[in-house]
Amino acid sequence: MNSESLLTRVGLSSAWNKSASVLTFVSDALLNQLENVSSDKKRLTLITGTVVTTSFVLWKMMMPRRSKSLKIEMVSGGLPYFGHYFELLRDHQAFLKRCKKEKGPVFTIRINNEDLTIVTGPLIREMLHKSRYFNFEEGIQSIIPIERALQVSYDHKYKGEKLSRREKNPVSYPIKHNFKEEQLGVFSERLQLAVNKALNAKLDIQPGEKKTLPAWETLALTVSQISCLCFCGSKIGCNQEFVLAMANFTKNVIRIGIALTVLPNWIANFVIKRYLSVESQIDLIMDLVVPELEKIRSGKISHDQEPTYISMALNLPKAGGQLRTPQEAAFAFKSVVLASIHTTTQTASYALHELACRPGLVADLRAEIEKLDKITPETVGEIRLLDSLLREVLRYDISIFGMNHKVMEDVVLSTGQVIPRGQLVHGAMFDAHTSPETMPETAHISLTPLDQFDAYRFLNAKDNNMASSSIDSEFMTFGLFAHACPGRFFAVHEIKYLLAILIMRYNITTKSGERAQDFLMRGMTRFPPTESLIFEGRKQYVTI
Ligand code: HEM
Repeated sequence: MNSESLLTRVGLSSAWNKSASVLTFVSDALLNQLENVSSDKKRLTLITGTVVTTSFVLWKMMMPRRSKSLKIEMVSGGLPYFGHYFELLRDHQAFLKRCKKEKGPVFTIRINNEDLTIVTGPLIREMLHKSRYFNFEEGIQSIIPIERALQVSYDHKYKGEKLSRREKNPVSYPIKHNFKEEQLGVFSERLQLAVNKALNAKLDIQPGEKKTLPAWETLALTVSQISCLCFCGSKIGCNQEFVLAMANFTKNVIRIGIALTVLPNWIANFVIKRYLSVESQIDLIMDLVVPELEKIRSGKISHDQEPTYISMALNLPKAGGQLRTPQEAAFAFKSVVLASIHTTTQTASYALHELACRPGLVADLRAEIEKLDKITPETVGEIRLLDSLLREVLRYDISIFGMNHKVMEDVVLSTGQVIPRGQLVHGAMFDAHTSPETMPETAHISLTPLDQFDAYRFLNAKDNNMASSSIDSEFMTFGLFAHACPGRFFAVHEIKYLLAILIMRYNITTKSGERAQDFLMRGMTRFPPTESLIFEGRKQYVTI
């Protein structure tokens, strides 16, 4: 056997087969040589040499991943305990540039005594692609234990269903299959009703009258109103106690999660049960949603009359073909609340803060909106400048590190480096979305550098491949591949309509006229500014 055929065999077989191939090859060669060797001394030298060579080759083959050079290395510098925190805080772009120059596209940094593995550029895409190895939900859970927060609040009353691996997920499946762009028409009227209803309740001001409000609260309530009407239907969606409870649900769950991470268990359990529990909010979901679903199940109400997420979850059969109970479907709704209301509110808040310091952009958008015969989610959805603004907000207003995924099995990256099982990996999201090397197409369509905000940037995109809901490796805020956000079409649809109405109803400014400062947690996670915005009534808007 020649060495080429040996290599072919080695490449195709498992480690054991590789070893067997090497041994076969070596023993064949040894037997051939031994026949031609005369003295005992020569025989001994040949046998010893062969054994040493074979052992070395086998060791190389069996242990390639343990090689020292394949380790992910810690970036130099840093202070005791704080590690690289202050350098990251001072100038995250310069810090990441240094890290990449020193250690390549993947490295470890230390922030407040915690070691974080950071992947950059194309490796983020690679991480999102390998969903078997990198798990988003587990990543979130290891930062804020949301699942445990819900268990502590509600396990004593109801535990929900255990999902098997074969199961169609009752949270994501109905959204993936019923919330595509072309299916959103069924929500149009409820979306319009929700926006006008929430703004009339919270921001009913006369032309010229001013009101100063934190953007987040106003938007969270409006987004919650939209979600409750569209996901649960008109009857439940008009219950204001429910709308308010869902607006604050994620924030409250996060508070519990934080208590669980920072306090010893027995104190956390006491504090949660006494002060923080979301039991009453989940009670409200069960009390309102279960009777509605029972009516659907018994045929008293038709799902076709008004499609809702809850009825879609109810009608999704389980893996074994059984029907889901109204309790099980109602319980799944809380996960949709967690996935949708906070994320949408966050993006809408950023967009409003970008608009509040750009009167020229607002004037351009108003001119586009005024051209429409009627302001509906569908007509507004066609305004390219609004879509460009939204994509830019989603591209630019993101965390320094995000897309935290937990490694489920030891994984070898294309760089040859190994990330061990259990490790939490962060994507350098802002860096990936602002580096010309990782954003070649986006970098070419505007003269504005990628590390500056430009609401007009995507107006020059040739076709629809740069729409705010179309994901690609230059736009990863909604995730990529198998687990990309299934609610992104709905999110974009509702945010654009909401912004259009806000633009038409109010003049919105910050106190200083400048973009208010974002809130940065641990130097890496960004949140929209907490500074209030000034809303001035512009003209009456006819509600439907
Ligand atoms: C601007 C708003 C939103 C952003 C930025 C966003 C972003 C994301 C991201 C990054 C993921 C995780 C992808 C992964 O697993 O790697 C995700 C998952 C998900 N999102 Fe969204 N989302 C938004 C709005 C919504 C809305 C409005 C809905 C519901 C209509 C929704 C429903 C979901 C669901 C059900 C999942 C889980 C998908 C799965 O595990 O397969 N999201 N979203």
